[in-house]
Amino acid sequence: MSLSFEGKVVLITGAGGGLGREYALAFGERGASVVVNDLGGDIKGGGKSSAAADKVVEEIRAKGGKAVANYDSVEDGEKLIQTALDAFGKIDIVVNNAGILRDRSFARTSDLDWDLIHRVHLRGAFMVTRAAWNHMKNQKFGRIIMTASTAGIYGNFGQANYSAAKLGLYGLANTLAIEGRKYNIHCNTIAPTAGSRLTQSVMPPDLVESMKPEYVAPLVLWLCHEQCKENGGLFEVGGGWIGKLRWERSQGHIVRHKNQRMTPEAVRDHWDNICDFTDAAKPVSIQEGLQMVVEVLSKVDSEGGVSGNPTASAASASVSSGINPREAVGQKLPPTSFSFSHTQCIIYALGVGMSTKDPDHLRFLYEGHEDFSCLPTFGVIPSQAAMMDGGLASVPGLNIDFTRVLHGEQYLELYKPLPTSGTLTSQATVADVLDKGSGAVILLDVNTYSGDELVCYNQWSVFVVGAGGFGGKRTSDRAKALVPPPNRAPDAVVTDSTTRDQAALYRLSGDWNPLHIDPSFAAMGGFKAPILHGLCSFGFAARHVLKQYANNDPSRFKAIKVRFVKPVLPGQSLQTEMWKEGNRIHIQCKVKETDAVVLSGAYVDLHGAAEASPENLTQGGGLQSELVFAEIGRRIKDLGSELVKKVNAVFGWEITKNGKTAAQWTIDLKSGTGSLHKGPYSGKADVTFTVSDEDFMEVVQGKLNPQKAFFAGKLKVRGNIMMSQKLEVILKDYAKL
Ligand SMILES: CCCCCCC[C@@H](O)CC(=O)SCCNC(=O)CCNC(=O)[C@H](O)C(C)(C)COP(=O)(O)OP(=O)(O)OC[C@H]1O[C@@H](n2cnc3c(N)ncnc32)[C@H](O)[C@@H]1OP(=O)(O)O
Repeated sequence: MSLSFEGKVVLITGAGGGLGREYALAFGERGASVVVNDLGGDIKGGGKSSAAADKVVEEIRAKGGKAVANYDSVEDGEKLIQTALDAFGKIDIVVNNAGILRDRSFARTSDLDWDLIHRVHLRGAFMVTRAAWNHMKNQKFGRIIMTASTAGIYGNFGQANYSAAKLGLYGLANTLAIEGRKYNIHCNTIAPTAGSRLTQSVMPPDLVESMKPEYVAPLVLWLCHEQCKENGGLFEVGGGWIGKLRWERSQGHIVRHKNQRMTPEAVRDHWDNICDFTDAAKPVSIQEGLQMVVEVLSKVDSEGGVSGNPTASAASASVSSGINPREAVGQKLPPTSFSFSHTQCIIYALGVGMSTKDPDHLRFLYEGHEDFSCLPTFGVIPSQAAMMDGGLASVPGLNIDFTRVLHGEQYLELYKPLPTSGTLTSQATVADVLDKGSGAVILLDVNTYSGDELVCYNQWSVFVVGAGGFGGKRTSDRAKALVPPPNRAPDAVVTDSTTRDQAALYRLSGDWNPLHIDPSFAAMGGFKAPILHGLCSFGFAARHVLKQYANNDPSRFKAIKVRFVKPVLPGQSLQTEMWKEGNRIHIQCKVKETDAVVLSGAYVDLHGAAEASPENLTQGGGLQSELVFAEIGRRIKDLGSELVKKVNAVFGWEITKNGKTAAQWTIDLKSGTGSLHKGPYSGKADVTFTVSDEDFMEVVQGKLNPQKAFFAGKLKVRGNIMMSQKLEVILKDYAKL
């Protein structure tokens, strides 16, 4: 099928002769309506005549084509586009071809030499293209050609002004290619070598003769055709040959160390490494440049914390998005060590939205609080260091484009409550790499230890957008499964606002990904604004559960799993829906403003009643109170219900550990209050039981199972009566009848 331009309107600047004329004739022949622009000046920019453009228009018309002339300077871009609109009603294709020369050796280049060249080439292309831009945007089609030069790409004696303007056009094209992409506007650049008025002064005559413009025009036509997907390309073309150019960047070398000045001597000493193009990268976007710098910064910052050679692992952060799973699976990342104090615990709690506005949050925000604790989901932070600090980049086979990384899923399981300070080490392994079509998923298992003791386990699921389709498997038995919520209305819903600065605050916990703070970086990833860290929403949801179902008691927390389905923007409100099924709390999070589900298939597992028995009591105030109520119910039932009203009883019980009293409790049945007399929280009397008279009677009469009543929220226990060790429970009757 031949390439037709029927129905397309094309403007070619400087089309009175040479390359421009050739393009105009070729487009005209293939059905395009052509605006032939030429000022009719000399090659130095002097003079003005309509003859050149008119002649080409006549040639096109003589062959049955459609063409009109325009004689304006390209600096009057609007007028050129208006000619196209007046004559043909639209503009589809702009070929920026017009140009002049004022060659001088650099020392002799005058202001005028410089300015004229820039005005015609660079400013002219800008004015013409800008005038066409909105028309192209609105019609969702546009093709733009910039004409650069090998003088710009490689330099050429006597052409400082021209070289600078010509390479400037390539820079302009690069950005137009990005901004135009979503409107189907493509912008490509050619560096033609052809015999023309401009080249006859610098080329031997026989070469000028053999480098015919007709050997360039076919490339221009192809790049401007609607079938051509090329965008942002740079091509050298001449004599019937076409080649594409691209950038190459050496792996480079980090020449500074943490807390040390960077010196010119270090640059000198590593010059060979800096300039070594072995395994060079071929970056195609600004993100890739930025990516390297971000990684280097975090690499240098973490020097001393991460084992391994920072230079080597930063260098291996190569930027191709290809993934070879065979090499990566089973690979261990360098172990990392994470030292923290109460400061990190508090910053994290603030990062996931805790506030002194809620008095219950104080225990996570004030190191002087008698129950100061670390939020359980802080357990992701030590393991994060294992991947962030270039660790993931150092795995052979995982050549990840980090600008495309989104957090996919997270599983965290705690084996003991987290300390509020100390040093934890983490060991990460690539558990699997999955091909999800639209992306690749990397599963990372990370064990975190305090000394030899395993504190927690994380499974990170990293979604690399656009890196799928490598032919790998889609599912893995290594992946922690998602669990859908029960099919009923949620048992509880908590709504909470994130702040505009939520991501700025959460970053302080160590995920410095610019995606969460830098608008231009976010835009490069395709987001309108920086998005919230997945683990920030995760932290919000987990603490909602902890408050709703575990009385904010961190030691009740066992595990959490979530999938990040859609991004959240800082400032949006999160709505956590919860379903209680035994000790599993299913959760789903929505953004309130949009009703979009952002966390799905998620749950929190709590330690609690179902796992314990009086003989093996490991966790939970709830459990203890259930046992107590069951016992109270049984005993009062024995007494006979008619006695209940007369009861002015105080029942009590005691927990012993290794034969010694660990805690002693009493409960006043009449007032329905209980208090702690002795034990780890001695003197605080911080426990209150409340139960309505009605429900109490039902328990007493055996109609209401105390455990069910507890879970149905009819028996309420407030306070902190957590025991983490295995305890022996002895109930004692202190009834005074
Ligand atoms: C140093 C490294 C550490 C990095 C850690 C992270 C660093 C952080 O700074 C980064 C972040 O916090 S990013 C913010 C949090 N994450 C997000 O906002 C992502 C939200 N999710 C999405 O946009 C899409 O789900 C999206 C884009 C992920 C997928 O959407 P689609 O491409 O439309 O996929 P879809 O067609 O729905 O499904 C295709 C297959 O992929 C599976 N899938 C979907 N979402 C997934 C997810 N979130 N995680 C894992 N797998 C996911 C689907 O199940 C489907 O596979 P299958 O057919 O086998 O079920």
